[in-house]
Amino acid sequence: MTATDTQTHASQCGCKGIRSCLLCERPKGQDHPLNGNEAKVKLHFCYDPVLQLALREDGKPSSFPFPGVFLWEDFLSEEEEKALVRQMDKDVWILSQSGRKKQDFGPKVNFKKRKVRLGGFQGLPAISQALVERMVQEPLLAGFQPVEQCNLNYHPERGSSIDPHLDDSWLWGERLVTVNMLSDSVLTMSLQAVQALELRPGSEKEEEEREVQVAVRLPRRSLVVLYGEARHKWKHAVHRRDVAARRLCSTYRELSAEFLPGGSQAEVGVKLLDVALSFSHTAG
Ligand SMILES: O=C(O)CCC(=O)C(=O)O
Ligand SMILES: [Fe+2]
Repeated sequence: MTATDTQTHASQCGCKGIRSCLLCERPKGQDHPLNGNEAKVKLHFCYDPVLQLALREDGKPSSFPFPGVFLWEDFLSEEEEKALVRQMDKDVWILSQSGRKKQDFGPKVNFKKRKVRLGGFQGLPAISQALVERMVQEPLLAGFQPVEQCNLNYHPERGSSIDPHLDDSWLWGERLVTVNMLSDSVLTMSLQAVQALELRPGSEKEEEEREVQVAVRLPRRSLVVLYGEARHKWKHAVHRRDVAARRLCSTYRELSAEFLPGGSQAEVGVKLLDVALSFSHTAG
């Protein structure tokens, strides 16, 4: 591979620092079907949305309650999915970290300095209005007022993924709502075993040092909500191995209490919601 090839590949990705994707790993001969952090020793569980339990995957009889995940299968019809994807692809996809591309409809935020401003934000996409009206019919989402919609575009050719993380909770509120499109995937929740399984310290050293992973199945056209412990205590990730075909998702975020009536930044919150809920963005 020539230097020019290397530059061409590198310029197609948006990775910085420790993040990487297949496009920037390949010229260095470091491309791998798994992400780096998938090598750690794990205890694998699978989330059962009906029982709301995490069930151990290796057949050993073990499970624990897993609150904070709500799954709405077939939230979108096939026609709606087609229309949404068509609209999204009319807008520009911006290169992002770990082989993702994104489109962000929301205020400009500096999380480190805790500053938020409208910037050029003109409102959530018009096509999302009917979806928001539908989601708030679910009692768990009563009163949900999104102030941001972030669309992500994952592709196996780029080795797209998102590393384990917690979403901000200074600006963003309790419920994170994601609509999944184009392919099935898995949201992997992770936490140190000592916390997840409430092991007695010093009881089983090896088990304590392991990480518990709970696989939440995300069917195509479903909606998933993270709240409570699954929002604030467990990290979430989408691993490279779970992106088998192009996947698009839209994450909707509401404001935290600080930006709602009674909060110290309530006035800012009113302005942000006013713009967001005008649903005035039209693609193209
Ligand atoms: O792709 C997903 O479903 C998760 C996205 C996510 O966690 C995020 O944007 O913060
Ligand atoms: Fe997230």
